[in-house]
Amino acid sequence: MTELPTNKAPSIIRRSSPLKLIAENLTIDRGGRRVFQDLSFTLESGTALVVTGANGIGKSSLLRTLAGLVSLAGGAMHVEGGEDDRPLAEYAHYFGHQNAVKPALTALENLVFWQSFIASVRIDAFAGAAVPPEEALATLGIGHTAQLPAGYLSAGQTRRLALARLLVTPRPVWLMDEPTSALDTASEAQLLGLMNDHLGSGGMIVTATHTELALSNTRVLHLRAAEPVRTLTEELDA
Ligand SMILES: Nc1ncnc2c1ncn2[C@@H]1O[C@H](COP(=O)(O)OP(=O)(O)OP(=O)(O)O)[C@@H](O)[C@H]1O
Repeated sequence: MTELPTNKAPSIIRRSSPLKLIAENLTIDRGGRRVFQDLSFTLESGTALVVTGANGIGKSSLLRTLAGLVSLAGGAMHVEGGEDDRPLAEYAHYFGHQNAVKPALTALENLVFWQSFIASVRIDAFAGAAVPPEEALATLGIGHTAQLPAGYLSAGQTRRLALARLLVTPRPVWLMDEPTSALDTASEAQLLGLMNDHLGSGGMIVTATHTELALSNTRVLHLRAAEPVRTLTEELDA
């Protein structure tokens, strides 16, 4: 059996004040081409920002930028109410197209690894608590796969295992790229429940999606190309 790290990642502990994600004049280039520029928004605790727009417009690029995986060409982003010197990425879980699941480890070992590797964020304004790995698997309906190599899981089960990662380490910002992909109707409803619970705990969600998500407290950021320079216009609907 593969040895897993046993040391717990340190938690970020912070004073009690309202949480807010602030993005100011974000400008992103990819492959030498401007994807968008001067995109600004704020997101309060308990709110989801649903990012919509045509294929290739920049939804995934925005999420990857917020996650710290793509460098900013301009602008700034931070979490207000957190530690001033902590980048947004350290408050966030990135749930992207890839599942970040190691096939040779069991489902449980994958979760135990992630829980030890990613630091929790403990802030009074965010009530999210760490769910034990076995419980997280059961919550996602894949408790019976705990001792199976993750490579044996179906596409939907693997997606659920990736989702369980968000439960074992509480972080207030969930960045979710097409979170319902590969999920059946029941799993999709369960995912919505988890997302709404996260918002109810004072968390925030930024999600790119082509499907309607019945989230409790939602704003919409619709990205579209503008002429003559290819920029994106934001439309924030309360
Ligand atoms: N690694 C990369 N190198 C160069 N260009 C890239 C890279 N990743 C994305 N792009 C380009 O950036 C633009 C935005 O892509 P992005 O994946 O963010 O769009 P999207 O809105 O998420 O699209 P979709 O709805 O199809 O998932 C596209 O023109 C794409 O080709």
